Amino acid sequence: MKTLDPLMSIRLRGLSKPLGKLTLGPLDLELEAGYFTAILGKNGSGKSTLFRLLMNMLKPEQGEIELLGAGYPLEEVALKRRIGYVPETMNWQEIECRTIKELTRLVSRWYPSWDKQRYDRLMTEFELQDNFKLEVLSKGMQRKLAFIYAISHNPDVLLLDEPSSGLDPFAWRIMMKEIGRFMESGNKTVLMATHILEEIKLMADYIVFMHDGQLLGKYEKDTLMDGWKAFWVGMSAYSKLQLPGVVQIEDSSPGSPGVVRLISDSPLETEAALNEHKINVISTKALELDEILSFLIRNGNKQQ
Ligand SMILES: Nc1ncnc2c1ncn2[C@@H]1O[C@H](COP(=O)(O)OP(=O)(O)OP(=O)(O)O)[C@@H](O)[C@H]1O
Repeated sequence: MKTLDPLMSIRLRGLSKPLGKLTLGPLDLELEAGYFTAILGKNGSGKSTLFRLLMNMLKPEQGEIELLGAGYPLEEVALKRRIGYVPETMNWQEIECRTIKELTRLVSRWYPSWDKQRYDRLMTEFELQDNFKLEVLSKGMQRKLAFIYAISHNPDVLLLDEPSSGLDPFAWRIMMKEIGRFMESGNKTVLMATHILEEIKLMADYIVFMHDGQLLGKYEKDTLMDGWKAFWVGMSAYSKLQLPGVVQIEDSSPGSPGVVRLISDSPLETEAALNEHKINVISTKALELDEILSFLIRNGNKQQ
């Protein structure tokens, strides 16, 4: 059981940034300490840009970012020491260190809270060695190392931009387990962008949807997953009715003529109405997160 903590880890107010054709924001978002929030959005929707703004690598045109009750630029060094960040890409060639060992020496000195035991354990679990040359690390090894650096100083906020992209399934499992362990250790906050629905289902307390630079809302995961359902019913039975909650009616597969799929965003109401009209429900299924995102995009749904 999680204890409720009123501390707000991340607070965005009216944050905006023009990006060529796209304008990110204005974004308003509040994330409480102690929770894992996943950001889901199509390519180019603005997720990485949001992370860069949160890390003060990009300056917003308007609006405010508050992290752990502090802000940029005044408290930048103190803040960065409490944040772990895995960027979507890193230019390892630009780093003036030859080996992991040399880079780790630099990174560990910068963080007063560096946890050498955790670093050593993760290096072993991820099968990395200090003498590996940075310039020849594979993509997966680079992700592992970026993750190890982000978490080994025991930050309060972990910002993860597609951290598992390129990882093999073994390394993926280790990373998810480590994030889980990190969350258990107190009032930690994780914000993670990912395209991997399995990760979201496994890890997230909340889901934030992004589309074209806008937030389509922050949702409690289980409530969201329970809030959308597909019902397969006979076409003739359905045809004359307007059922509550139904947002879309689709022809079912060619192999099931006369069967339609009803998409509902209020499954309990839809189910009650189907029962009331004595319509036989052939089967039901919860919607996948990407399907829910498509419907939210279509409806332009905005909710915090
Ligand atoms: N500094 C910049 N100047 C101009 N445009 C930018 C800049 N940074 C990002 N963009 C554009 O903003 C949009 C959002 O990019 P961003 O990388 O934030 O998307 P994303 O949601 O992380 O995408 P993906 O899922 O592919 O990683 C893209 O169209 C990108 O080309």
